[in-house]
Amino acid sequence: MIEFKNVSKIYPNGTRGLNKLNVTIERGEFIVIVGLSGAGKSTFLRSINRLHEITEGEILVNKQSITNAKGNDLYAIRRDIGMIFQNFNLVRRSSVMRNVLSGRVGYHSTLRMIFGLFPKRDKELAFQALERVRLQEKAYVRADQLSGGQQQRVSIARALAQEATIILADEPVASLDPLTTKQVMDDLARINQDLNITMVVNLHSIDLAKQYASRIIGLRDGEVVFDGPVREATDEVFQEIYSRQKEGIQMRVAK
Ligand SMILES: Nc1ncnc2c1ncn2[C@@H]1O[C@H](COP(=O)(O)OP(=O)(O)OP(=O)(O)O)[C@@H](O)[C@H]1O
Repeated sequence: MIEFKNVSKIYPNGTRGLNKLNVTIERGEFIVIVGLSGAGKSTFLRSINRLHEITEGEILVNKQSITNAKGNDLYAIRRDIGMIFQNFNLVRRSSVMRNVLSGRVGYHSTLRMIFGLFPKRDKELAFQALERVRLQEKAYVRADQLSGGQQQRVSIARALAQEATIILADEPVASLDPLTTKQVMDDLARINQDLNITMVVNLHSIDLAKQYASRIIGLRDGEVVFDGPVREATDEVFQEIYSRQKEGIQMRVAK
């Protein structure tokens, strides 16, 4: 569960990224965040795991304040949150297995990790994660030998090996072709269904948002202008989300 309580983010140069957001995301939802470029989608996503620090309000992850967490507490909350990036963020010269195992780093001492001493259970978890994205046969191939879609599925496996209960995906298919996009989105949907992992995904494509989301959140100028189940996200709603003028917006809220 993720709760935004009156959250604002102002960048050091004065740009307002988020403006007094109140949003609650329940376990197992498949949320797609949509909005124009600059609407605040990345800021929203990256505030959840504190890649960005918010300037006002509080964010709770599984009832714990990540905003106020320090040291080991922050570490523990972050272990619950996997992150998927547009550019995959793999160590390209390392094997697929090494990359997936890096999802386990947060569970062990630094010294142990320097020597790459992962316990047997970690290797089993990494294999299971690779099976879920159908890449077990690539375990010992170098990451940079894989296609873009396969690399993105490795990064999904890394989040699974991490045993995250929440996956944040920032434009996960922006650099992929349509067929590969479908494979990656299908993997995210299957993982959401099978493992009840909460998905929060930023997408530029309205079609994909409609196809995969259980709930859509529309951002504009750092504010929520639509929040509701996918069936209520009509063409008119998308026009509102993607219009540049503020006048005449009807705020719509879930449930
Ligand atoms: N590091 C930064 N410093 C200053 N302003 C920033 C910074 N990062 C983002 N912004 C601004 O904050 C606002 C929200 O940006 P954000 O990247 O969250 O939007 P976005 O919806 O993810 O856009 P895109 O779809 O282009 O990725 C924009 O006005 C952007 O210019």
